[in-house]
Amino acid sequence: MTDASPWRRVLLKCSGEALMGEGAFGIDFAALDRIAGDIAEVRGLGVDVAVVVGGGNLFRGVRTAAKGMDRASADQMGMLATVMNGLALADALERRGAPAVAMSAIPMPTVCAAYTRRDAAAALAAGSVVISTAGTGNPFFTTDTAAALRAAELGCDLLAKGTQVDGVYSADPKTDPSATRFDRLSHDEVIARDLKVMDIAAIALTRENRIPVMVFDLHEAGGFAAALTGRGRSTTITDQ
Ligand SMILES: Nc1ncnc2c1ncn2[C@@H]1O[C@H](COP(=O)(O)OP(=O)(O)O)[C@@H](O)[C@H]1O
Ligand SMILES: O=c1ccn([C@@H]2O[C@H](COP(=O)(O)OP(=O)(O)O)[C@@H](O)[C@H]2O)c(=O)[nH]1
Repeated sequence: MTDASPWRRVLLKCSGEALMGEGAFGIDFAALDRIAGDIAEVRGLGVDVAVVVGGGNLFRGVRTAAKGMDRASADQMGMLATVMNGLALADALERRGAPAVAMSAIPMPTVCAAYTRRDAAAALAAGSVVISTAGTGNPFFTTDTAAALRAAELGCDLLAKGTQVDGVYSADPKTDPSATRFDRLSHDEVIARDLKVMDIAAIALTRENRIPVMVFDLHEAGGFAAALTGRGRSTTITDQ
């Protein structure tokens, strides 16, 4: 618990697509810097921040597998894409004076630290932002599932999913303009209504470990701190 945030340790799922900014592909450095600033702002509130970064701005395994590539190989490429995003995010945080460390679930010792729970927990306790890359290290998973896994093993009291929409809707708001937004709903409701804002494996893991999930729009400057302190628009998935 901190003065302004009810959350003590938060896992931010940072969408890869948010790093594209207004672009159609890759990393937009203004967007990257702005997101780093939003993370540093939350760290400044005294909240421990771990980040799982996506890779959809660079590579999505499932899309490539659909075109005929072997799914496991395509997923490995997707995981490597998340390492690039994580290195960029750690660099952007460090440049603004916020200590950050990128760790990879696929060991690549000449590039960055290998992810271990012990090292990640120690870095968080020392005040660093920990950026967990390469997803779970396994194909056939997503970075949302990696986010749920890291949130559970690092003792986070919230998984904040920063994405392209400002909450969970009755249907995909990008394709159904009549979709309505929920302020709050349970893990079971998300699964029963098949609300595809997060994959079911990730929702099930957070349900099992009693971790609330907050879905908010990562494109809004200051939106992360606003969501955590109850000022911004978001949806909370919780069983409490
Ligand atoms: N019921 C829903 N409520 C909110 N968003 C939804 C829903 N169903 C599908 N979506 C879509 O899910 C997307 C977020 O999921 P995802 O593909 O994991 O994005 P990312 O990993 O880039 O954050 C949103 O951009 C939205 O278009
Ligand atoms: O544990 C994991 C996490 C990710 N991926 C691959 O990495 C890609 C990028 O992750 P994701 O699509 O979840 O990123 P985001 O949607 O957040 O940008 C995925 O499509 C998968 O191909 C994987 O194989 N295992």
